[in-house]
Amino acid sequence: MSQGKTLKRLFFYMKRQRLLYVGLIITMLIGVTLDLWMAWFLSNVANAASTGEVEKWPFFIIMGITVLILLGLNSYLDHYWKTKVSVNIRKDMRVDTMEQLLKVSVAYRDDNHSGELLSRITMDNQAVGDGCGHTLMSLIKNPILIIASFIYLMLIHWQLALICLAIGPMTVLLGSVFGKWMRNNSGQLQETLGRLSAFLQDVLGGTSVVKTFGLERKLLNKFSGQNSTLVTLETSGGKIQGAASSISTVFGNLTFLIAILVAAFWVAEGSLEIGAMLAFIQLMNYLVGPFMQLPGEWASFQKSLGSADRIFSLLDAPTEVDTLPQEGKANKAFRSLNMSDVTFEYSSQGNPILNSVNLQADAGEVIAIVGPSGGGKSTLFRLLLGFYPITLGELSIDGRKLTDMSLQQLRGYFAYVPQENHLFTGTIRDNIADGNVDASEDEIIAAARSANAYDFIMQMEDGMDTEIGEQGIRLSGGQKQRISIARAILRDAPVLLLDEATAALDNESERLVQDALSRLMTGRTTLVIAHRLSTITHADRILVMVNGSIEESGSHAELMQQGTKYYQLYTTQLQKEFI
Ligand SMILES: Nc1ncnc2c1ncn2[C@@H]1O[C@H](COP(=O)(O)OP(=O)(O)OP(=O)(O)O)[C@@H](O)[C@H]1O
Repeated sequence: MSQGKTLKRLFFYMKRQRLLYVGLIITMLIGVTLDLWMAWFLSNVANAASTGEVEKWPFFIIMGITVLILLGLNSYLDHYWKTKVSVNIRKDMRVDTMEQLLKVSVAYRDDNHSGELLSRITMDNQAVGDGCGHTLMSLIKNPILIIASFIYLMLIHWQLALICLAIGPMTVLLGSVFGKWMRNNSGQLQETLGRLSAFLQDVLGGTSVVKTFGLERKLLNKFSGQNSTLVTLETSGGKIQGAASSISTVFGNLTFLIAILVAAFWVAEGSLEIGAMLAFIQLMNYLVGPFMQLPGEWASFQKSLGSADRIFSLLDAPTEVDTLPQEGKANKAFRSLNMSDVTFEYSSQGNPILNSVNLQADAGEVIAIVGPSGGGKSTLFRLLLGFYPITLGELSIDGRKLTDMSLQQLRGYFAYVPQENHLFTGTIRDNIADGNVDASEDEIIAAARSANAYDFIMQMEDGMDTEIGEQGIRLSGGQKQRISIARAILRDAPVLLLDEATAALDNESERLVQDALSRLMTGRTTLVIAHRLSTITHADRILVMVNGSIEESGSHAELMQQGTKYYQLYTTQLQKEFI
């Protein structure tokens, strides 16, 4: 994104803080005036001292105290408001970024690591806030202080003033060259930080695998590699900032020394008052100092623009909805679901994953989908849930085409129990209540009972208020599944999508989960992906899915009699279970 565009979009956030910015402009102007007053004060006190005008001292003292109080108050407000501007802009941007993260399509999430996206809402957000507060105000204040000091200097001694101004062109040059380098460097730096945070998230999320497979050293080496890249970039950033600051310091001080030597010469000659020279020295600080700071501040502002770019590119990502849906309420009625000639391919794959799939599910039916791994069973569920747009063909529910309803309406038909039960950090109650935000305590308890979860919940010290840890880490696999089922029961949607995952459980746990699932399926239309074929022999219909096509369809008895694909799958599995 061009710098102008980035600034324009940033301005949208800054506009909301206009009152604070007006306050900051006032504190800035008061600050500049007080700085100039200091030079005037120095000059007058020095002249009064050299001419022995002692009677002026009470006036100087009262004036000095008044200005000090004003200075203190002004500096407090200035600092507080700058921080408030940064905090408010960060807050607004964080909300927008979070909203966008909730709106982006599943396909976008497939292509972007969550750790990397996370870094935009944390590190980039921080950098943008800093840029719009302290850095931006310094970038506005310093040129004003430079101009004001220069005018004052001209009034005192115009030849000296012109000597001081020699630093100007050099600063502008430094700012443009180093600013560009800094922006590039900071863009690369933030990207590397994003990758690092993605890597860390992977490692922390897979602690047990890391430890079991002894991956610690390998991961540390990998981390060290990425860390070195980060160090190289940070060091280059330091070099750029250091070079900008050193060149401007040398030139600034050179200008300062020349001007002082010339001024002192004129004082010695008698053509300049000592008071004027003191005022001059003070003013030069205000002129040369800001000139020296400008390149560094410009570079730091460029860094914030780099971060803003990364945030805006996320805000521009394709979304699946324009506005966030209301809390997911389930639909009550359902008659039938129809998929006709549905073909689908993931954008990252060149070939179709589903080929002309036809599926009809009527109210109350239990349909099992079986087949070899990678055949497209889960993909079929993802399409039903509207996670990806169908490439070819049509999906309709109760006679309404998918294209004629919102994603919220579509998803309102389903309760989904995925293979990996995702639970949120929080209490058991909160997690079950995610199924229906309006559920009463009695309804939550009834759902927990129905899911065979109530007894184990009550055995825990804090019962429903038990904190389950990150992704339910403090629960067993079977317990997590039953909480997940309780959540689905509470949702009370007419169609159940079940990605069966009981294989990993022991017999007792599996019995409890199967029992809970049977209750959940009662009175609902169920599509179940079955990995253990013995669990779905009673299904109304079994579909055998191979390489994205439904190759067989019928009841268990029919398919066994047919003696082809399903028969082979079933008998092979049975033999394995026996062995
Ligand atoms: N997000 C994705 N992006 C690209 N390709 C994907 C994605 N998800 C799955 N695939 C590919 O689609 C194919 C079907 O995957 P899918 O998960 O639907 O299979 P499945 O039948 O459910 O397998 P399993 O029984 O092992 O769970 C696989 O080849 C997989 O590599």
